[in-house]
Amino acid sequence: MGLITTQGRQPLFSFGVISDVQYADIPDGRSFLGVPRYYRHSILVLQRAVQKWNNLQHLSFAVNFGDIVDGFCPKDQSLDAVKKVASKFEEFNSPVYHMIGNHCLYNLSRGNLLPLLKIPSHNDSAYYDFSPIPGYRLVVLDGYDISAIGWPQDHPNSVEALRSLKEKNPNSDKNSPVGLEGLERRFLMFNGAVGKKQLEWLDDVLQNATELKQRVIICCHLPLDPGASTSEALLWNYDDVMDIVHKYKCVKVCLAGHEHKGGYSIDSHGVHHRVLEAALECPPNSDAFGYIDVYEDRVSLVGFDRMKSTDMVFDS
Ligand SMILES: Nc1ccn([C@@H]2O[C@H](COP(=O)(O)O)[C@@H](O)[C@H]2O)c(=O)n1
Ligand SMILES: O=P(O)(O)OC[C@H](O)CO
Repeated sequence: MGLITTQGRQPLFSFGVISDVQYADIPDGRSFLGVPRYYRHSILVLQRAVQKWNNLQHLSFAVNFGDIVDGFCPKDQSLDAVKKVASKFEEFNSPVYHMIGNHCLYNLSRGNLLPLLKIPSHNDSAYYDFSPIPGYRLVVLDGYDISAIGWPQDHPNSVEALRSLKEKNPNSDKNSPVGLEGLERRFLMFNGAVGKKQLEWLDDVLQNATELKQRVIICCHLPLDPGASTSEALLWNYDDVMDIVHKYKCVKVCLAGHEHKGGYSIDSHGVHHRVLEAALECPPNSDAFGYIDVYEDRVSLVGFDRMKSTDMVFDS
């Protein structure tokens, strides 16, 4: 008899999840808003996640939702810190699919980062998809495609991002949302956008998934729904991405990181949005990681400790 889970039946496949490890060999600190951050402990959370995933024995892969090393990591230690976290992930007995976050890009260039994390790439972009079983597809978006961080200053993607920030955020500190109202507060330098070419690629992938009768799970460092996140953490053009998603019925769940306290919503089209709680904000000896059991009619996140469990049942 195969694995029976909390649903009382065998999942089609299962995978591990963790987000925002933001490791650095520096003393504990706080976010801008005063939330404690445990930079040295976070790698122990990852270590316990990998141990748990290996012990479970039924996970086909794991997904890391980005920000593996913190921006406060001393720059002369960035490469070693990224290698240290990457090698912890490699202790997992199955593949790990990574995505990049703003803190990764504060530390290393895309050219260094993407090969280290084995992220499938063309022209230093970091979006890709894969199909763990014929009936499902995972789509990993690059939320820092159009971004003022991570590209050389004269790169067209950086120029476009700086133009948007100048237009949308009048503050001299482009990370400051002061004076911005409601959803406009997402136009911060530590966020970014999905560019035109990536949007076209996403449309093609979703059309193909629809033809193949596949269900799709989208993964992005930046959240895609205001119901699951503060405005300050959203992808700049989350609305463009969701307009494409809503053209089709194949996308069932969008998963993200970045908003460290986590969140959950179901949008107007019945798509589930789950933002994962950060490993970085776990006080010593507490955890935030989990695994996801995927079924035909639902996706069940089994969370440990600070990562809440969420059963996401599809409309159709
Ligand atoms: N409400 C906020 C949040 C952030 N900032 C600026 O962003 C920087 C990074 O923020 P963290 O959450 O990672 O600490 C922070 O240093 C501020 O410059 C802000 O201005 N207002
Ligand atoms: O991961 P950080 O440090 O960029 O923080 C992101 C904030 O939580 C977004 O509101």
